[in-house]
Amino acid sequence: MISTLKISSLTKRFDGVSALTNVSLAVAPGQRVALLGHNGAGKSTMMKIILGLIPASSGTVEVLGAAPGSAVARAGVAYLPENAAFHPALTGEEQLRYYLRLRGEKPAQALALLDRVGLAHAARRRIGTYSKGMRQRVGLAQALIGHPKLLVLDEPTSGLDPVSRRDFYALLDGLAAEGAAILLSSHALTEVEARTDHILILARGRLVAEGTLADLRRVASLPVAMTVTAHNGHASAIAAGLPGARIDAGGLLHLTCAQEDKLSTLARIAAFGPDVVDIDVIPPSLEDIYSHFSQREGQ
Ligand SMILES: Nc1ncnc2c1ncn2[C@@H]1O[C@H](COP(=O)(O)OP(=O)(O)OP(=O)(O)O)[C@@H](O)[C@H]1O
Repeated sequence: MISTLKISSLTKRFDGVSALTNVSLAVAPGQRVALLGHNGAGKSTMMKIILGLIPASSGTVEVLGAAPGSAVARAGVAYLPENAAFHPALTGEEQLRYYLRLRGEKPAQALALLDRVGLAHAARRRIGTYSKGMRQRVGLAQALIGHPKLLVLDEPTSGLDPVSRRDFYALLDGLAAEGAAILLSSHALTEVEARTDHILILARGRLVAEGTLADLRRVASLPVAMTVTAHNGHASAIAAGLPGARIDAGGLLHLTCAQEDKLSTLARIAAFGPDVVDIDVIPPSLEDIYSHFSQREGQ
């Protein structure tokens, strides 16, 4: 399959500062990719190069098989900055009609686009009266003009309330199902964990981890946590049989084991038979995995 985005050995230096070093990756149609990294890791720099706003120092970037910033790439790529700014005196509908005209599309699509992002009810209100989440939705509606094949979204959900975030990701899911590739940066790891297919971790301009959450879990090989609920009065006996187990104030047992010991540990717990009421297995979260890879790079 042809990649929507292909980056090979990308390096970017700003007088003495290495913002990106030897980064290679590919994004396929329909893929939802999260770009993670500390402040200054190089996320915005990568996005600016993909958009054709700044040149690479070396390496190659292909957007829809074309050079970033070329007519083909510009026609197929949409960008949503973290804080999309609009003229406060325009209504949502006027704003979208203006951008539709600029992109050679029919202005009459404005209301349908606003409806798609849940803003039809406010289409005729001035943007100056919109909340931050509503402005973010105007930005997304604007990004949807012309059915882009690649959406580049810079921290798109920062400042949105939980329901707006959920709606926002549901909309992205729909776009991905239609074949659009999505590259989004975020510091909200819990939502990224649930709503993206592929994760990229940048640290000091280097791509230090890449893959699905399951891939990253395997590579990081972090311990798995378990909690065991024992029948009244049996917690101490069970804890004594499980090395490293501790009992909390509520009587719940906590223990950790290496990934490869997960099944044997479960078998040992199950051997306590009816003395065990319940077991919860808690795999490492994306936050744990992200800390692991970032700390390894001294961040
Ligand atoms: N125009 C520039 N001139 C000089 N250095 C720059 C320029 N733009 C970015 N940098 C540097 O490149 C590095 C990467 O910055 P970048 O903005 O890409 O990080 P980021 O991951 O987007 O961070 P954040 O999460 O804070 O937005 C930083 O060290 C930054 O200071």
